[in-house]
Amino acid sequence: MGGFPSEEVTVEGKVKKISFHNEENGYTVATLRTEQKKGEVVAVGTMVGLQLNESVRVQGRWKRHEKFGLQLMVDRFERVVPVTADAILQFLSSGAIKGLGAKTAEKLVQHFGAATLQVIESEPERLLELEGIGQKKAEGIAKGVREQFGVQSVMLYLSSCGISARIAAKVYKRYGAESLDVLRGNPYRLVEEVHGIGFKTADQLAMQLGLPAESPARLRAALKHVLRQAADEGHVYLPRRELIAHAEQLVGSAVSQRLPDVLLELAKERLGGVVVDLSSEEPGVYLAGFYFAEVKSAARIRTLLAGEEQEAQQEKARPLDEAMIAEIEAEQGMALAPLQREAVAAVLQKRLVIITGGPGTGKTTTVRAMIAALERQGITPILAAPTGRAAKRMRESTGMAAKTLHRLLEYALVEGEGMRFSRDEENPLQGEVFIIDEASMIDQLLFFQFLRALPAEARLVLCGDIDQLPSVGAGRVLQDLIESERVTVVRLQTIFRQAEESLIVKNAHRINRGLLPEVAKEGDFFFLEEGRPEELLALVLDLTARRLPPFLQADPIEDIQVLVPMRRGTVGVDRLNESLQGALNPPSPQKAELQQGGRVLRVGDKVMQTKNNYTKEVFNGDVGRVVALDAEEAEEAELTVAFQDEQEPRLITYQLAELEEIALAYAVTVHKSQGSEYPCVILPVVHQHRVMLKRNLIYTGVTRAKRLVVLVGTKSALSIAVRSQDGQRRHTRLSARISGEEIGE
Ligand SMILES: Nc1ncnc2c1ncn2[C@@H]1O[C@H](COP(=O)(O)OP(=O)(O)OP(=O)(O)O)[C@@H](O)[C@H]1O
Repeated sequence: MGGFPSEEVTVEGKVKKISFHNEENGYTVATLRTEQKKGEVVAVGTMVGLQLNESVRVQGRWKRHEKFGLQLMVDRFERVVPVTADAILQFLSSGAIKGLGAKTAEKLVQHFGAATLQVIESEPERLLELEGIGQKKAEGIAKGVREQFGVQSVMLYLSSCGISARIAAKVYKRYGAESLDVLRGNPYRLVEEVHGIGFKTADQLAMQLGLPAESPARLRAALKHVLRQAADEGHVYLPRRELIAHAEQLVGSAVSQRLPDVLLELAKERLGGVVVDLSSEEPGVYLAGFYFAEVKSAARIRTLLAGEEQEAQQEKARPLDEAMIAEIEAEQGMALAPLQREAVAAVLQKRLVIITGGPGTGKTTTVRAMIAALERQGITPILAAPTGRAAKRMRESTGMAAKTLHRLLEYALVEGEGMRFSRDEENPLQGEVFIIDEASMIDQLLFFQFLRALPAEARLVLCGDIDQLPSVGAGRVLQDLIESERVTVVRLQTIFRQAEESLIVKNAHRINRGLLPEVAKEGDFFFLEEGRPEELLALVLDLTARRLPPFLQADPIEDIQVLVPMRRGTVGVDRLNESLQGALNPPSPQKAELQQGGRVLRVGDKVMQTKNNYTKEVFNGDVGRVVALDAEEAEEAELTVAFQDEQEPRLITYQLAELEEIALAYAVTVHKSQGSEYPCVILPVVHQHRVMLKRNLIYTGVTRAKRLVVLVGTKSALSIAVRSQDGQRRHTRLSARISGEEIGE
């Protein structure tokens, strides 16, 4: 190749041949038949979604290639809107529009002729004039056509910056026709506004656009990115020094000396979204939402505690009535242990009570006794839990209504505002006493939402097990409340005899003390040694599909849950699911199936919802079975899952695009299993899981099982796990704010 780059030229033509196309980056070599020169042009460059036979306009510069001769190096390409009926037909039937096949295309063009595209774009309701096209289909076609023409310039631009088509599509979805303006203005906006775009991607875009490395927009974005990442790891704030150090790694040391100033500016701005808390020696930097949630939660807790003190002084608190306790004990058929009595007394005397304890220490029994005591005073407590599964278990163990916290707080779509909690200080909850189970799963933001909606005079009981994995969201609310030393805490520690007969319970407590579990030849807790990944995989399959079901008289899909420390690897969730699906629900002509993104979903599969969907009312962690799949037209596939609610299964239908919300659930991560219980748990623990091998992870996994635990793996991996405490302490200041060391606003 040689010579100076020539001037930019524009060539219009029809794609005759695509000699090379890289799916990843859109790099394409294509031959165009041109009108202008009545000849052929070889165009080379990024042309995402180029289709054979379509008409395109390309802009670029000529370059002579030593071997291939003269080529047009493409800077820009766009689709030429087809104008003749023939061209339109060709375009529509090319497969470029999702859900539109050749037959329908023909029908459309026959009816609307050269105006077809115009009609589709601006008067899609007219498509209903044609037989066989319903409302849904008409909308789908219109959407597809609009997308083809609008999205292409954004796609082109982003792909030339090395951004994947999937992310480009998200950008387009968010900003539509303004996408390019947004990108050129401040690409860092995408980090906050488009899910899936992180600082690195936006930074890459910004560098391509020639934004300077020291631009304040860049440094701000880096700081906020670090804070958001920290929140994903559970921290409510970061010490300033730590924040600056992490941000420096992102922006490079050449410009990092400006970070402290930029942080200061950010904190000064009303809408900067960052708060620097100076109440402690090392300043703590918060994303504003977390700061207010923490400070206001602490204030609310202090008010509760002040109320408690006042009541105590006025001797308003109701004393424990011995006769009533005797009645309750008779009803439950057991004498309450001293700590359990203490808990029952506390709920009558205090405004805030925490009950913690491991499995079998009598938490549920205590809650039941509390409810009985309250009911005798004419109070019906409100019950709730952070997950659907936990709420369901609460209903089962108390025989009373229990909702998820989100449900209780009426989290829903509010016109023009998006998803929000309808219950707050202006529209508080109704009730005198609130009892929340699985409180270790409540994160700081949710806790605040709950506290702000809690009526001023209410009493609150939080029940949970602080040794389990901490909340998925940022914070360590339950521990912080306990550590503040201001709140009444009843620590249940004795394992009741009935529970102690179970090795599951006994071993859970051993693991929690850093000891290896005891195993016996019979009982409800087994350990099978196997350290080789492939063999281990085979062993898990054999246990699930063949050995355990007759032993347990259980259904392999419904009653056995494989829990895994991590997603990836031979003994990771993904691989296990694929194998378990093959063994437990193999392909069959009777069962419809669907291929999607490297996985298969089949009628009969056990699946899990992986995020909260408030419109469908299915929540992260809900598990169900695929009961129907209509996949005749791949693009319009619909899949129905039956979620077992109470007695009745609830049927939820997913469109193709929504399927990313569900995952196979023969195996799930221990993290996802929090708040759930299963008859039988199989838990692989091997060195490959090393990064995840922590005591609280094994403890949480084991305590999910009601009837049987089978650990499979190596003793040495297990012993690493039980000996490693989760060393990283989450950064929060809730406890200090409650105890009054730091007050804040
Ligand atoms: N005061 C008591 N006297 C005798 N047995 C008791 C007492 N309290 C609880 N138990 C028994 O101990 C076992 C465990 O109690 P419970 O289910 O209340 O514990 P838990 O902490 O809720 O356990 P898990 O977290 O495993 O559900 C049950 O069989 C229960 O009947």
